[in-house]
Amino acid sequence: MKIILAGDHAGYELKKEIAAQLTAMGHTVKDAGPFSGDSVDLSDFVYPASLAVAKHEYDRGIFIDGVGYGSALIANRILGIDAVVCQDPFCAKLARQHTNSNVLCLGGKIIGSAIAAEIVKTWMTTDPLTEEKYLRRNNKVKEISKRHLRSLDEIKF
Ligand SMILES: O=C(CO)[C@H](O)[C@H](O)COP(=O)(O)O
Repeated sequence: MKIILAGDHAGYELKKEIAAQLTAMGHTVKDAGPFSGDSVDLSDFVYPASLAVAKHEYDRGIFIDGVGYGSALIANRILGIDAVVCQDPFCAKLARQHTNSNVLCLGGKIIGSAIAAEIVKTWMTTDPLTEEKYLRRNNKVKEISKRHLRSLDEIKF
């Protein structure tokens, strides 16, 4: 898969580790920054990376900041992005099985390398369940997004 990574200074070290893990798993990885641990504004990196996923330039995104929530808040403002914050592999499994998320957000300040690696492995290798109830629920979320979020075609960049 083609994966885009982004985040801020607080996720910089963990992002490097995840890039190496994904490459070792055989994925094509684009690191959209930041490229140092200097203090930055998260949206400068996560917003363009989210757009790239929404435009299908990448299959999925993995965004790493201090706690993960900031990345998810930004990414979920864009139609076509379903971003989740995961702090353990069980959450990562359900975030794919039940929610079919296409963006994973992690917190470099709150999870260590080993747990992060397990989360990424689980999230990357788990497929959505096709049970009717999950499809129905996800379609309802899609309808809400369509009602409230603008399509990328309508936005002037
Ligand atoms: O976790 C975050 C967002 O979810 C950010 O990484 C965090 O807010 C950055 O804060 P600071 O500039 O104080 O390191």
